[in-house]
Amino acid sequence: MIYTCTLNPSIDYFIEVEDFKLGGLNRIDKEIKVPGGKGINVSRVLNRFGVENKALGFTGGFTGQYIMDCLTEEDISTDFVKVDGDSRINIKLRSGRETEMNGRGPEISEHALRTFMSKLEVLEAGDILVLSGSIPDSLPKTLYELIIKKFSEMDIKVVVDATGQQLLHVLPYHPFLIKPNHVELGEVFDVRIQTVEDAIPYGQKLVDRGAENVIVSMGEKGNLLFTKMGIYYANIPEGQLKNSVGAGDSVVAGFIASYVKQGDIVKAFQFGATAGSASAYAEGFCTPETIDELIDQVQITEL
Ligand SMILES: Nc1ncnc2c1ncn2[C@@H]1O[C@H](COP(=O)(O)OP(=O)(O)O)[C@@H](O)[C@H]1O
Ligand SMILES: O=P(O)(O)OC[C@H]1O[C@](O)(COP(=O)(O)O)[C@@H](O)[C@@H]1O
Repeated sequence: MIYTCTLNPSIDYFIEVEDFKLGGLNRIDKEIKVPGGKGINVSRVLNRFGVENKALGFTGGFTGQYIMDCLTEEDISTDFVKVDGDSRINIKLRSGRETEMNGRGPEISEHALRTFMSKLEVLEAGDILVLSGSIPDSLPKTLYELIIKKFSEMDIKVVVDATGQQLLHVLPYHPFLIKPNHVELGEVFDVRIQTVEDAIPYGQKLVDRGAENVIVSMGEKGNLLFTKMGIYYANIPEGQLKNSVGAGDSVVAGFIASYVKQGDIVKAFQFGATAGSASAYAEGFCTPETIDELIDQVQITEL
């Protein structure tokens, strides 16, 4: 079974304003609300590929109910812990460029955390656990590290999509996959990464420190995969950017969906990289059809 954890789910509120004026009254041209948060996005994309999974985490209030209702409507299995406050609303503003404003999210009590941890007890050998997204302020900053440590003696593959120290601290426990984007990779090592060449030594360091597979996503510059076997580059297929929110989560989901079906890391990388662009070229997320259309254009080169 695959479990995704979203500690701080959101409603992603996409708004489009033709000519956004800071400090002025702006009328919204187009708006749409979707359930969001990194683990939830992974679950939604996995579901489109018919890969069974369960979404875990914390939801609360009317926003939390909306998130749960949307996931139920999509037939996604969930087991969220209810909290008192409202799940956050993250604003995704499009006005020529994309601007994101992510909320803080509700307070999570110690009791709610204990309930969440008890839900993880069902994991068994062969499962995949996806820990994705920011950790709310009210939870220990070390939570991902504690969870991966807990499962380190079991045959459970843990995927971590986190930033900064949270990412560095899980490395000794050999995460199956981590996926920083190039900016996040730069932040980890306090350097500026702009090109594929810039990224190579730092992606390699993450493998040297314990990660099994590292995908460094670089937006329109493509993706890099680092493994003990080698370093690979995936180019970007032709297309028109529509919305890059969730593109990174699609890379993670595509990688997992392909890996569980075929067990081949490089093919999974190609599929994940294609899923990222297929989502970036769509208003919503990639589908098996949009990936089919693009995958032959995504070449994998060993560097
Ligand atoms: N403008 C774009 N054109 C084509 N593909 C894109 C674009 N933006 C993102 N992608 C695809 O989605 C992947 C993840 O996007 P990225 O922005 O790097 O991650 P994140 O969403 O985590 O910040 C990219 O590596 C690429 O495969
Ligand atoms: O937990 P964080 O880091 O605040 O991120 C949450 C946001 O990231 C997203 O999951 C999108 O992530 P990506 O663009 O990296 O794939 C949104 O749905 C959500 O609003």
